Amino acid sequence: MECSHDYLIVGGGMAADAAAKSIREIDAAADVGIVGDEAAPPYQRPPLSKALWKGDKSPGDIDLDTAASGAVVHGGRRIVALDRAAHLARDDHGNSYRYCRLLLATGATPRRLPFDAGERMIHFRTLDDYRALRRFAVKGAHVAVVGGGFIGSELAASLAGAGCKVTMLFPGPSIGAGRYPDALCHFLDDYYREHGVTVSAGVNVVDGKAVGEGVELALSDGETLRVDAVAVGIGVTPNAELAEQAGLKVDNGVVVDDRLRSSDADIWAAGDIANFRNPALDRRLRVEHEDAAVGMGKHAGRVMAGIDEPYDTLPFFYSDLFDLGYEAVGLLDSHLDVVEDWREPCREGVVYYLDGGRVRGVLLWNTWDQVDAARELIAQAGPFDASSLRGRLPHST
Ligand SMILES: Cc1cc2nc3c(=O)[nH]c(=O)nc-3n(C[C@H](O)[C@H](O)[C@H](O)COP(=O)(O)OP(=O)(O)OC[C@H]3O[C@@H](n4cnc5c(N)ncnc54)[C@H](O)[C@@H]3O)c2cc1C
Repeated sequence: MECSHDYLIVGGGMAADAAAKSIREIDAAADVGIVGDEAAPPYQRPPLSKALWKGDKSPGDIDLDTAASGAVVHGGRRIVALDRAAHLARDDHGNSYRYCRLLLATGATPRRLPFDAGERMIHFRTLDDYRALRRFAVKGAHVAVVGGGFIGSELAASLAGAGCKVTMLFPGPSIGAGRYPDALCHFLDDYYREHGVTVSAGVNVVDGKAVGEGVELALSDGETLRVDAVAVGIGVTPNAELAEQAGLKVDNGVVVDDRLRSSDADIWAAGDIANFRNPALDRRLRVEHEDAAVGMGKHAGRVMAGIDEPYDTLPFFYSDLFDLGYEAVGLLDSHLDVVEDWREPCREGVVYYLDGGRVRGVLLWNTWDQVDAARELIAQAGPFDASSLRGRLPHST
């Protein structure tokens, strides 16, 4: 098959959906095609590790309804080659797609453990991964969660909430280490333990194999752990191979300008894959969070459809851990100067991350509706110190 689209979007995720909808908002007659390699049409990814487990949402609720915008979704197809000179993309089924303007929104792929332990070890990212994990993570099942970052800590909380016996394994000293202040990290370790999770910090998974109806993991402390399933969340890498093969500028993702345009004038990039410059932080970022995916997707769509404006948003991110939750903006790096402003220690408050007196990041812990205020603070020149920051962002009541 050969078809052609005015706008072709490669990757069928959240950035792709947002871009398609914003193009069609500006130009209702625009011919937009999306090629995505997942069987499911574009859907919200964050509920996979939270709301679907709590029963707040079902898989049918997370569909983004992209086709309703008028975009044509070519699902279950992977673009494997890009001929920039011919403005042509080819998929793994032998189909070709001509385009005038192209958006790369290929997202990211989970990092893998260096061994195969069969279908009960799931590197968690997609709706299919959720379905696979759900099959094994029944009430009473023992699930090992590898990783103590965003995905690992969310999944561990959700699996414990679903009645699984959960063991968290990660090499760092505590949950959130390197990101949160020490006291908050220790609080989280205790909080998870109180909720029945075995927190094994400082432990690497070095090997593993499928055994009967389970998985046996070999750990760096010499122990062996037999579990019913393993959920792995050890970070992701951007899906930039296509861009690389096509000769676009790639450096920790596809390098884009302030219009989210790549080194090719007819190709844009958005979401987890895009390496963009943020003016408030005066540095390049690649952000693996929903607000960046949706905001950049939307923005890229607008620019592609002819609205010439810079993307200067500092994306925020959020997470839910049992009944704790937060929103955060900028750099959460505990190596920066950290100012803690707790209304109730480790339960509700604000953590500021400073570099040379400038606020570079803000963690809004169980503190809501302050994202824009945090962004403004990050944009200011300062200098700030602890006394000028404490009480600055109103705590929620
Ligand atoms: C379990 C989970 C929970 C999350 N929770 C949160 C949260 O609480 N808060 C938050 O801020 N963020 C969260 N995120 C992050 C957020 O979901 C991502 O940042 C966002 O989905 C990125 O969107 P994207 O469109 O850039 O990429 P993706 O959503 O990864 O979509 C890219 C799509 O393109 C496809 N694709 C890749 N290459 C090709 C190709 N060559 N041809 C065709 N298709 C291709 C991929 O298979 C995928 O379907 C979570 C992520 C996960 C996995």
